[in-house]
Amino acid sequence: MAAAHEPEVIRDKAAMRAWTRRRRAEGKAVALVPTMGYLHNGHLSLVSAAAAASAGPVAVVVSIYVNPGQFAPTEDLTTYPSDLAGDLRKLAAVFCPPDLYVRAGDGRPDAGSSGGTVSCLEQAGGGYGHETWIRVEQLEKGLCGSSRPVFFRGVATVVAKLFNIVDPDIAVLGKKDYQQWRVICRMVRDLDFAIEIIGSEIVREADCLAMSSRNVHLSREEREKDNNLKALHRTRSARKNGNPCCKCRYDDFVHSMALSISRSLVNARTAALNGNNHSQQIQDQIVQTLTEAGDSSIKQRNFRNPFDVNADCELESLVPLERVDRPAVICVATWFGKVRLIENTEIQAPP
Ligand SMILES: Nc1ncnc2c1ncn2[C@@H]1O[C@H](COP(=O)(O)OP(=O)(O)OP(=O)(O)O)[C@@H](O)[C@H]1O
Ligand SMILES: CC(C)(CO)[C@@H](O)C(=O)[O-]
Ligand code: BAL
Repeated sequence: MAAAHEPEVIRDKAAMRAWTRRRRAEGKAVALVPTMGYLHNGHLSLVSAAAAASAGPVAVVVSIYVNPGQFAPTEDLTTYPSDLAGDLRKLAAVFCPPDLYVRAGDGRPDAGSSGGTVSCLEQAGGGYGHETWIRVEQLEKGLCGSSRPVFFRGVATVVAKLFNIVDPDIAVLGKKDYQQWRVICRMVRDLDFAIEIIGSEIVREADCLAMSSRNVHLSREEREKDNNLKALHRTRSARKNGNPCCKCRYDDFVHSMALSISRSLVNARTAALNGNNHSQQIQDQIVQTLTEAGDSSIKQRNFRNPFDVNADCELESLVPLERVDRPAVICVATWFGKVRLIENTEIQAPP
């Protein structure tokens, strides 16, 4: 969806509040789509869902802010992709604040303000002006929370800040980030935000890979930086593992491994719907599909923390289930080099 005219670009909090007041005075509902930019069609589907979220007129604003509070110092804050000029061409109204935090470095060591938990905000030394964090205590623990220790407190906090600044009636989040969506729903319920949260379906590439800003790091250019890996790939016949994309193009190879995530989820879902509903078996099957996706020596080098498979979780609480005998979600996370990709599939009506 391209903007037909120059987008309204709002950079500071007071102007954002004034924008919302004006839209309300015009009789419109206000819908917020929070993002970190580098927009793709998955993001734009959230904008469409926001525009259609009410029977009456809706003013949609997309926030673009790469939030240092949700990245640990070991994570990819500094390499997170960005293209603000390109993003603005796709939108009608954008809130892109240069910073959302009070910065007041006081020279304290990097112990963080939350029991030693340190995000890039605190590590930068200027984050001590901010010391209030929201924790959705149980929901934030498993799945992505177990490998990204500050992620959900950072997400919940920045989304609460965005809610307080934008003051929307509606907010749309993608189900690709399934746990994030559930965490925000729970925060809204528990803290009495008067905001309707909409979870929007996963948008995929033609080949089924879930769209994600970080997919750009699966490109040939990025991969070719790792000459060793490329050489290794050239000298090994990954074709022997039945990899259809592998014709000595490293990017095809990694891409096909990435595709194995969605393939594994389709197979798992089919099995569960056919009554093969033991979580452990479903999980084993997913790991097998991912394992078969490529040459194991490349995979050992290319995958950190091999696979993070959670077959299956109860839909809202995300509590692990032994069997898919009630509505469930199967979640997978894998590392491709420095990129962590996540995917999931919901099973709303198991047999
Ligand atoms: N393929 C997709 N389908 C549906 N929603 C999506 C998709 N990709 C992202 N979103 C949603 O867009 C919102 C903003 O996400 P974000 O800006 O982090 O993009 P992203 O593509 O998820 O990036 P990342 O590579 O960091 O995971 C989130 O609510 C996210 O769930
Ligand atoms: C919700 C969010 C915008 C908070 O920074 C981010 O986690 C994202 O883009 O999914
Ligand atoms: N899409 C969620 C943002 C993140 O991974 O940091």
